[in-house]
Amino acid sequence: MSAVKLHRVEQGPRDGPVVVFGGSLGSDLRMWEPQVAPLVERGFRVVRYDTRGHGASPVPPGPYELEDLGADVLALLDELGVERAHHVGLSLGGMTGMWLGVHAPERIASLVLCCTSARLGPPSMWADRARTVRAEGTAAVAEAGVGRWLTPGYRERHPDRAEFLRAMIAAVPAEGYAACCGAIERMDLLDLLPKITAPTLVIAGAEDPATAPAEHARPIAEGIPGARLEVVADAAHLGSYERPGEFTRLILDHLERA
Ligand SMILES: O=C(O)CC1=CCC(=O)O1
Repeated sequence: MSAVKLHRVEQGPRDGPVVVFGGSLGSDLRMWEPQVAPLVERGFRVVRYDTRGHGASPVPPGPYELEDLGADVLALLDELGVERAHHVGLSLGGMTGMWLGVHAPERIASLVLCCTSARLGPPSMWADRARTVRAEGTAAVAEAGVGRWLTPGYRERHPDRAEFLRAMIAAVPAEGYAACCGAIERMDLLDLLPKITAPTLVIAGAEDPATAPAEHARPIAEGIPGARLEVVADAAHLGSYERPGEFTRLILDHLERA
């Protein structure tokens, strides 16, 4: 499949180092709002995009593969005239980042891989979820999604933010969400990780029920030469949103050293 033109929002100085942000299944680029101002203040050109099938990006009919998502980001860089960029991705965005690190190393200055996995099974779970979404819409999986994204304590303290995120998931086009489930179902990057040469920071949420640190973040950090792992306390799957101070500090520190 050919690349699609991703919806994106750019902020920060045109001549700053470019940082591209890719989000989770079920999200749109608003999930990165807490990170924008701190990075722009430090002189970075921040580019947030909606994954194909999500937000305001095109929704081509499935199936999608991870290489389609990676090719979309490369087309975005080409369109912006950007030779090399840092890539910060969470979950599906992190999988796309790993794909880029393996297949387009010359375009990737560094990687930040948040709350993600190099192999996320069981495949039947993704096939079941895609079937549910195609039959009933994304609203049918939105409540459970927020349950994985946020810790129970955060939801109790911030019901308005939990509702904002529930509505974000429910607004994702069903075909886009389901086709991305298929891409995750067939993704297997584990054996390719040693090929990644970009300086890499892996960040996990200690309470993440979807990509638990021991099962998912640790194998990534062990597989990528020189990668560093940080585990953030009191964070579930959407750690960058729930614990923005800690995640942003780690991201900035990595970008400024890379
Ligand atoms: O919704 C989930 O189960 C969590 C998740 C896995 C990949 C992704 O992007 O989100």
